[in-house]
Amino acid sequence: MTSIQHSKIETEFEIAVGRAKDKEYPILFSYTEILNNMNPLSFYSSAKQLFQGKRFFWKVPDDETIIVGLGSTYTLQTSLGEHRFETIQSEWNDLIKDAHIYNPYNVQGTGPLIFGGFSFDPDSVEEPEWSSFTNALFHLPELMLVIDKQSSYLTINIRCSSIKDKDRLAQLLRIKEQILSSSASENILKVDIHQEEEVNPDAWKKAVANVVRLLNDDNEVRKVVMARKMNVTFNGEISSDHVLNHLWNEQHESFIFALEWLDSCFTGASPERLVKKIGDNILSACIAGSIKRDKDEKKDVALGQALLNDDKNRQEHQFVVSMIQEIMNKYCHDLEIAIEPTLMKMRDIQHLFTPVKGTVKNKNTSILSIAKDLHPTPAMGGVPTTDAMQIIREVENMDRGFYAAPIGWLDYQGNGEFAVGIRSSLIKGKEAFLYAGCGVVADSIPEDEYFETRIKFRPMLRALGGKQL
Ligand SMILES: C=C(O[C@H]1C=CC=C(C(=O)O)[C@@H]1O)C(=O)O
Ligand SMILES: [Mg+2]
Repeated sequence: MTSIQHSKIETEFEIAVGRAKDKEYPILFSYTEILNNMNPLSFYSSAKQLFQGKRFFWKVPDDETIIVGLGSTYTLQTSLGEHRFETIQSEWNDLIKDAHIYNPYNVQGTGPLIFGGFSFDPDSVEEPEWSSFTNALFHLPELMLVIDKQSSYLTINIRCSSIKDKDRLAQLLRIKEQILSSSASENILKVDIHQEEEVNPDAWKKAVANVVRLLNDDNEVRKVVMARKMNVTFNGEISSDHVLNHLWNEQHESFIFALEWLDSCFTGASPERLVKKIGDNILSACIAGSIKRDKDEKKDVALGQALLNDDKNRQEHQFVVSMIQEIMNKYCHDLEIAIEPTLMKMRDIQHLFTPVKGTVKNKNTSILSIAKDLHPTPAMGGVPTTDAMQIIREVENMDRGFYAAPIGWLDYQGNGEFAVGIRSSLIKGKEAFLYAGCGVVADSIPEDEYFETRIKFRPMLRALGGKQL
């Protein structure tokens, strides 16, 4: 069954209008139906002219959940720094409180859901490329596709205050029919790279050397994650559709995300889950400590073993485990954390990986509270967090924007998942800004850290058609 029974949706819509009239303010109407198979990339691209600037894409490593949103019925955002997580949560609660939701499927992600992210550090310098992004930005899409374990669902969200809003409903239903019947994604113009530039690599290495000295002199600060940037320019406008197609084909083991906002799109392929909450179950992951890969299997295994036995990388990793364990113990009982890390092998890099699992003590715990407390983990910030953040502000002298911060979704039933926005870039017009960072500890060697960040640029560079570093 691929089409909504219009009479059913109209009946439900009229109930919503009635509620809005009673309340004397607009409310959210949300309607979910099951679909036949739909290609998520086609869904993202098929109504590009109508929705460009307000789209999102999300895919988890095992393909179990794919979520694609078009348009923004409500855009939740805040320029507040400190209370951005709470602000988004309370705006979301307000929207859901009065909503009329028709969703007969008990499937995570279906029904009303917001997708978006947060800035890494509200107190950092501001650079022009991030000027349109605030400190938190979430879309409640007008049309949303959710693919969960092979089944597909379509949700329509409309703000409704009177029967006049039926026009928008009719319009969205027409657009939906067009999207579902157009199998081919529209022609995506291929653009070529004009120039790619690592921003001040020598200055960055010197900054790493300074931080290493500081870590050796100061017995308070133990770890600082330092990031750097690449600027890539193209001979035409680069589209997120094109980049997502590449990431889809090239980064199967990653969380693939795209968050479009006006003329920009923050996109990437991150290996790292921050937190997932489905019902009472919580998952998190400690991922820190890295080594390159090798095409030769034996050499690759040897590299992995070397990483597992390397004191510097184990230390980098352990800081993350200790912090995540402390936070998760606050929220969960039955916490399970592996005693020893294993290897997580991505296409370009291998990491030390310790999975974390638990059950929430309090059913009403919001995933955003957990994300707030976890951010930034010592895989993105450092130890102790406050000192590390101050050092990052001083030595990086760069606006990370949404890089290295939580990006993901939460639904109206409290389910959700956030990854950290690494292996990522901001694309804007004819430009892309790529970000990569590394955990600097007392034993770090600046040249090695530089090399590690070069590897971490590769997933995005490849997706953009760049020369591999
Ligand atoms: C900050 C990044 O990576 C983090 C995640 C995994 C391993 C890391 C490392 O070994 O340094 C970093 O902490 C990045 O990719 O930009
Ligand atoms: Mg590292």
